[in-house]
Amino acid sequence: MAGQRSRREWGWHPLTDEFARRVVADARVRPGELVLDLGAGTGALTRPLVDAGARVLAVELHSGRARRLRERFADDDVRVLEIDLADLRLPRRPFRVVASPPYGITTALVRALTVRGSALRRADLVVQRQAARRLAERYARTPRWSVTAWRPLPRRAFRPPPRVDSCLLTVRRG
Ligand SMILES: C[S@@+](CC[C@H](N)C(=O)[O-])C[C@H]1O[C@@H](n2cnc3c(N)ncnc32)[C@H](O)[C@@H]1O
Repeated sequence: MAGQRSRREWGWHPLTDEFARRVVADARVRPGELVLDLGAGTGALTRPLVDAGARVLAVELHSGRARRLRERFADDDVRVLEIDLADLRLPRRPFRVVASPPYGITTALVRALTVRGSALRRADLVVQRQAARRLAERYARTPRWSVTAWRPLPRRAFRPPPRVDSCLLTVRRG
């Protein structure tokens, strides 16, 4: 049951505000863009996305974090969905993703975002560096998408610091 999952299973390594701002700046979000924050936690990335003028769809399964998101962004253009990412129906209109999702679902998430017919314009994901390299190699053979593992993120970008190395993975249309 979701409520009985351990801290490790919940993948709770929030970004610090400083690094969350850097990730959003690197993503070059424009005002009015629809941006999905997948595994939004308590809003480390949501905050700078709102500040950049994005319309945000924040998805978070943990009920306490989802409640905190609703309270924190009650006056902003933020819709909070308290659901499992596995059950998310992607928007039909063009959308972007800027997210630090649970590392365990990175591959499935990228696959879901890049299915044929997806309206994804660009995804900027904080992921484990090894997974990023694997995905970049795999997608090198797919002309429809360009997948780049780039900016490394130090472990101090997260609180608590994870045991693995992380980087930004950017998915764009090829
Ligand atoms: C690595 S944390 C990142 C939190 C936030 N984005 C940040 O950067 O501080 C991942 C988040 O995903 C949430 N999460 C884990 N599994 C999920 C799932 N299956 N569906 C939706 N959210 C999930 C966790 O509760 C956690 O808040």
